[in-house]
Amino acid sequence: MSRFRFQRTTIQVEEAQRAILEHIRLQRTEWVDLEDSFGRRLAAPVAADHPVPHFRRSGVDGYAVRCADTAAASPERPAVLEVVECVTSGTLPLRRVGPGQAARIMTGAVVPEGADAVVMLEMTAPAEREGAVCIRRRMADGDNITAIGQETPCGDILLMPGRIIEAGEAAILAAFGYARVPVYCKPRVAICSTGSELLAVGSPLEPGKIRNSNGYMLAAQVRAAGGEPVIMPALPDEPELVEKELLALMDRFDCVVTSGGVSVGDKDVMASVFERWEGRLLFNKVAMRPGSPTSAGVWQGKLLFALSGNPGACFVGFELFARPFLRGLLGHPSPLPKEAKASLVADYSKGSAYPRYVRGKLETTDDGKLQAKPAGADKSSIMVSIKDAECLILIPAGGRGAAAGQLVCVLLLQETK
Ligand SMILES: Nc1nc2c(c(=O)[nH]1)N[C@H]1C(S)=C(S)[C@@H](COP(=O)(O)OP(=O)(O)OC[C@H]3O[C@@H](n4cnc5c(N)ncnc54)[C@H](O)[C@@H]3O)O[C@H]1N2
Ligand code: MOO
Ligand SMILES: [Mg+2]
Repeated sequence: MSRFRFQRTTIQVEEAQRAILEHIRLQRTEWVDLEDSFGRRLAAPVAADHPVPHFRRSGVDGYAVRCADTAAASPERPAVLEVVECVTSGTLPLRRVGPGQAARIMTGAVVPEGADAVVMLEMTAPAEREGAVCIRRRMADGDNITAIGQETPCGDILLMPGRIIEAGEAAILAAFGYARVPVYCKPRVAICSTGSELLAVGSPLEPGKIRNSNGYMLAAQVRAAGGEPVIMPALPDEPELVEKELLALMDRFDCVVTSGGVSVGDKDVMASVFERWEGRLLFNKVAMRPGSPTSAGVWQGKLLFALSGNPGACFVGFELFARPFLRGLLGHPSPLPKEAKASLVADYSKGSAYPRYVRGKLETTDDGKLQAKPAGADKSSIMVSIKDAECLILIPAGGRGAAAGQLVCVLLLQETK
């Protein structure tokens, strides 16, 4: 007889992910200093409100010339031009370059009116005549000049909301004068480990007890996904207490992630909470290994992710469900894990009735092919190999596992744009 008021109905991973993504509501936004915005996600589009460059810019140190004056120039018969001024970066030219004239100019400086090319210094030589320069090659219209708006015309949308701010985005924001940047507020995520066997990290080991490693692993995962984790003290396996605590946390936080107690053990406290509470269960069994008892529910619009206690299953459950949700809150344009195809380096002979998400390492061969290989022992209860996971290798359901050389789907674990 099932202990459950509701029979557990197994749903596919994709179906469970859809159920989660339906509850995404964008976070509130805040303005932060540009230098504090790195790693955050933009909350508004950034459009070019001026062209880049906004003046005709010299790409080299040399001489601004009229290319017609260089039409017959060669190393043997250089064109000799009168130098009318020197334009350094940040200053404006005072003179127009007329026929037979040139202006000394530096990289990044404004090309004077009248000039239509810049000759590299190396292609010039001092002239015998004081105040003149020899141009030793023929120039074409526009050589070494970046036209106004050539990099970006005015009005182009350069960054969309949801974009993570990294080096290139920071450069754009700075160039367009964003001393303060609108970003989505970090979702505050309460992390609550359940289990009467759990000791605080600073406690000495005791017989039959273990330290709470999932809480810290999940906190690191929350932070990598752009959230603000708050690690709560672990809760003992007492359903009333856990339910009371969780509802209080759901009131205060944007979402709550628990670990442990989702299976069918006598003390599996989360299963009892889902039987008793007034929230709505989204799922409590997913066709996946590890983490088939992974559960999730909604209470007053807030999500509760109840992940397995087994560290491997806890890690995978977070990556497949909680991380996409957090990314979604932050406006990520495609919150589900990014997929790639890789060839499996060795046989993975363990078959399973459910698709299996195996911790994997990635390598690129000399001829550019992506290869995936399992990152050490992969049992759900094994914690120490999680550190080596760069991806999750998806081994399709079926009795035989997958053979070396087979092309498999891998889910990439690093944060994406
Ligand atoms: N009779 C059955 N037993 C189990 C089944 C099943 O279908 N029938 N499913 C197995 C599977 S699959 C999984 S996954 C686990 C799920 O376990 P729970 O989510 O109920 O987690 P716990 O029972 O609380 O703990 C499991 C394991 O993980 C350790 N743990 C728990 N919390 C932490 C933590 N914060 N840090 C480190 N380690 C933690 C705990 O001590 C246990 O060893 O159930 C199987 N059983
Ligand atoms: O679903 Mo469990 O994580 O396989 O041990
Ligand atoms: Mg259990």
